[in-house]
Formats: sequence, structure tokens, C-alpha cells
Amino acid sequence: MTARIPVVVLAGYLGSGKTTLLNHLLSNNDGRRIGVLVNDFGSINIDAMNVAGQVDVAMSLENGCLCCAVDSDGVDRMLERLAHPGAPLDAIVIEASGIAEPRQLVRLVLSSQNPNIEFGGLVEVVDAAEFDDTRARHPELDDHVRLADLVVVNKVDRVGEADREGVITSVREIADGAVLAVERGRISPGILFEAPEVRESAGARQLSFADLEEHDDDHDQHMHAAYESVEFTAEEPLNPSAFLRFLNERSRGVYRIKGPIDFGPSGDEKRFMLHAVGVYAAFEKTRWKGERATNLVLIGTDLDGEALTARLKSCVDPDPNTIDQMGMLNLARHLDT
Ligand SMILES: Nc1nc2c(ncn2[C@@H]2O[C@H](COP(=O)(O)OP(=O)(O)OP(=O)(O)O)[C@@H](O)[C@H]2O)c(=O)[nH]1
Repeated sequence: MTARIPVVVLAGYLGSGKTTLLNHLLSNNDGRRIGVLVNDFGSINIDAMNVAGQVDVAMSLENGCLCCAVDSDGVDRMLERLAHPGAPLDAIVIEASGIAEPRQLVRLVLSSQNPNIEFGGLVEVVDAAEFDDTRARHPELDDHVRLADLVVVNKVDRVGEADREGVITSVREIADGAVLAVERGRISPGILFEAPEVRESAGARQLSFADLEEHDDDHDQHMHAAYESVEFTAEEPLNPSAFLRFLNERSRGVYRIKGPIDFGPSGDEKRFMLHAVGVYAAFEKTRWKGERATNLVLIGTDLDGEALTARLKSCVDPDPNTIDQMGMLNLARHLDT
């Protein structure tokens, strides 16, 4: 089984630092092969391009990046070209133009019929120095920050410490998702997508806490704004209604959740692989190969591990022998077929 390719939408007001962040991800990819959809090639740091720049052509780059220039109408078409079975990609990033409405791009990705991709989240970049002014002039910025699964407060070098704290606090008040404050877009790529060795083994093994920790040890910790992860394991089955309530409540700071869930007899004793980013959740029904257990990894920023664990523990089914049909019906709406 090949894992689906996560598609991340990168948005942010003009000049906030989207291209800088994208270039950072491309040059700190830790072996991930990243496909990029941009509106404009000009500013992407492309050292070795095999094909001369031509809009609407997928280009193989020496650093393993596939790069395309598209308008939003062409996104689905380009996704089809980039994400075909066996595509040599671990992730795709779509950079929205500075004035794009991120909701539309997210909708495009979510409604794509392409079976090889999955939504990888909305990242909104804001300029720490301009945040208050931009909000005043463009009130829709608050919506974008609220909608985002990760808000990157960029250019923190441009503001003094007091102002920096002020901006981060304002962003946290609006944002439901994860928040990272950085300079020059230096986020750790691990918050957005898994390491290639983890992705490639998707059928056999799940992302584990150790994978993340081990992987992150390779980083120069000062180079990247770090993320956190919390692991949750349960031998007893979870109740589907309780777990869906947990997902719907969107825990602050959580960017994504992955792993298998055991819903016991309610779930027909199948292994439900969860892929959740922000409020979006998809389950894939597979078979148990080894021991049945729920084993989730939650990735994000400022995570309250104890509170998350307690919330998840409360999802353990107190009465696993009674089938929760309503819960399974609701869960069916999130099933990837
Ligand atoms: N001081 C400072 N400058 C930054 C930082 N990040 C980006 N810049 C600069 O800000 C300018 C805009 O950055 P871009 O990455 O091009 O921003 P963008 O959001 O892609 O811009 P558009 O494509 O025009 O919307 C560039 O001159 C960057 O070098 C940062 O953290 N600190």
C-alpha cells in the first residue's frame, strides 16, 4: 500500500514570507521529495532546473522537487499530474498568491477526486511587524488565521521582544490551530509531513513517537522552530461517538493526528487508520495484522499532553459490547473508500 501524498496549502498576505518559508522547506527537506505548485516561478530558489520554465509543465528538479506554475483553475489538473500512483513525491505544497482566498484552495484540495492525495493542512504566514496594520486594512485576515491549521508568525526579527509577545498573543487569541513564531520561515518540516522512511512504511508500521524524536534529533534545533508530539495508546476499544466528539472539538495547538484506532465490535473489529489535520479527518478501514490497539500520535505546538491524554482516555468505551451504531454511521461520513 502506498501512502497518500499530503497536500499543504501555504497562504499569507503579500510579502508575509510564503516563498521564504517554501524555500526553507525545499532546502531543509531531510530527504523528503516535495512537489510545489506556485503562481510564479520567479522567486523560487531553483538551482538546477532540467526543463526551461514553461507554465503548466511539471518540472523535475535536481533536489527532488517537482515544480509547477498554475492558476487556481489548474490546481486539480496539476495535482493529477504530480500525484499519480508511484509518484516520486512525499509531499506537495501549493503556494497561494498573496491575495488568494485560502478557503477556495483548501476546498479544491478537499474536493479533489485524486485517490493519491490527502489534505495536508492550511498554513497561514503572517508578518509579525505588519500584523496589526494588515488586520486593520484587511479584516478577512482574522478569518484566515482562524481557519489555518498552522499559523506561522514570521519576521520576528523585525519586532522588539514586547511587540513580539503582543503579536503572538493576538494570533493565539484568534487561532484555533497550532502557532509557531519564526524568522525567515524556518519551521521544522516535521510538523507538516512525515519523514520519508515513515511514509514509505505506511502499510507495515505507524508513525511512532520514537520516529519523530529520532528524526528531530538530526536537526540543528536552533535552525527550526520546533513542534511537539504526544503519543496515546489504548488496549481497550474506543467509543466512536466519543472519539468523533474529541475530533470535532479541535484541540488547540494540534496540527495533525495519525494512527490506527480500535473501535472494537462497534467498528466491525476493523483497523481504522486516522489521518486528521485541523478539523478535517479521514479514516481508512484496513485489517489488523498484529495486536489490536489504538496508537495515535498528535503533532502540534504548545500541546497540553496531560489534558490531551485525559480527553483521549475518556473516549475508551465503557461498554464495548454494545454496538454504537449512531457513532459508526457518523464515522462512515469520514471514511476514505
Ligand atoms: N527581516 C525579515 N525579512 C524576511 C523574513 N522572511 C522573509 N523576509 C523578507 O520579506 C520579503 C518578502 O518575503 P517573501 O517570502 O517573498 O514573501 P511572500 O509572502 O512570498 O510574498 P508575495 O509572493 O509577494 O506574496 C523578502 O524580501 C524576504 O527576504 C524574516 O523573517 N525577517
